[in-house]
Amino acid sequence: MTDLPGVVVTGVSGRMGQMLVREIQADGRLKLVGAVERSGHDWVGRDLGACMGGADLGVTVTDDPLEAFAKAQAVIDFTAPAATLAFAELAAQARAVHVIGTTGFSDEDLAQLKHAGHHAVIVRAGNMSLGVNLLTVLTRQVAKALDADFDIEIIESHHNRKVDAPSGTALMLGEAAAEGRGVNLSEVSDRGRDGITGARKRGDIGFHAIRGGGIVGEHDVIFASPSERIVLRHIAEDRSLFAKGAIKAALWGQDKAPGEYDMLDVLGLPKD
Ligand SMILES: NC(=O)C1=CN([C@@H]2O[C@H](COP(=O)(O)OP(=O)(O)OC[C@H]3O[C@@H](n4cnc5c(N)ncnc54)[C@H](OP(=O)(O)O)[C@@H]3O)[C@@H](O)[C@H]2O)C=CC1
Ligand SMILES: O=C(O)C1=N[C@H](C(=O)O)C[C@H](O)C1
Repeated sequence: MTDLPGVVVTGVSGRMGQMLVREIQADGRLKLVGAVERSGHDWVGRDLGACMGGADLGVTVTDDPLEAFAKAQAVIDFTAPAATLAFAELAAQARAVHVIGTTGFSDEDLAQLKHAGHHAVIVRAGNMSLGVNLLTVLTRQVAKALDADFDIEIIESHHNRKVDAPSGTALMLGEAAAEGRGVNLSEVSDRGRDGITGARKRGDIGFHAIRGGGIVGEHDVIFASPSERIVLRHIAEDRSLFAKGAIKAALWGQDKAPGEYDMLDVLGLPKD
């Protein structure tokens, strides 16, 4: 029997952390060899399965990522930007594929991750689902086919615990629209209007964030002209689709050269 690649899940007590554990167990192509939480968390030192309310899994939750990563071929990380930057260094040292689902990075953070990608395999995406990645391809195509008579607006909706806006997915969709139009997103981005804003500027790409209840994740890309409107929409029904995408990325990355990849690479979807 061949050995399965070992995987560590960081932020294991989180919404995505627990979903990843369940999906890794159900999928069977990776072996869960570690689970990381921050120092002082009450799961640290206890069996992960018991923490999650089930049978023991034989994996003790640790607050020592370096020790955990040393045993792994992959790290799946849906935490917070500062944590992910620290994990990127440690995953590179351990030569483990670092799958990053975390969102909310600053431009400086992204530059640091790009640098880490010189020495390690990183797969990072603001959304790991097939549907959203396909939607980025469609958004780029539609934006390319239409001129700026069509105003582009992106609306995202998420649960009331989400801490960053616009969502990572909304930013992916905005980048795709800007690419299709041949413009730089940072020069046309208009986020969350409020007050006497003046009329909409031709060519801007607008972003709006709704936060409420338990919404898993919904994204609309609207192309509105004076006489017609196209709406591209994705609705995530549950978080398992993000976990499935992350597992696929961890397996895909095993034989890749160092570099920063995304889910278009993993899924074989077109990049232009
Ligand atoms: N790319 C994608 O497809 C998706 C991305 N996401 C993104 O994933 C991230 C997590 O989302 P979600 O699971 O809902 O959030 P949660 O807050 O439920 O989980 C995050 C977990 O990370 C832990 N954490 C934070 N800092 C550290 C640290 N330094 N060391 C160890 N653990 C740490 C948190 O612990 P504590 O509670 O103690 O802070 C928490 O358990 C977000 O950025 C979200 O936007 C979410 C879904 C899909
Ligand atoms: O925080 C979440 O929940 C989600 N975050 C990602 C994002 O910021 O786009 C992906 C998904 O929409 C859920």
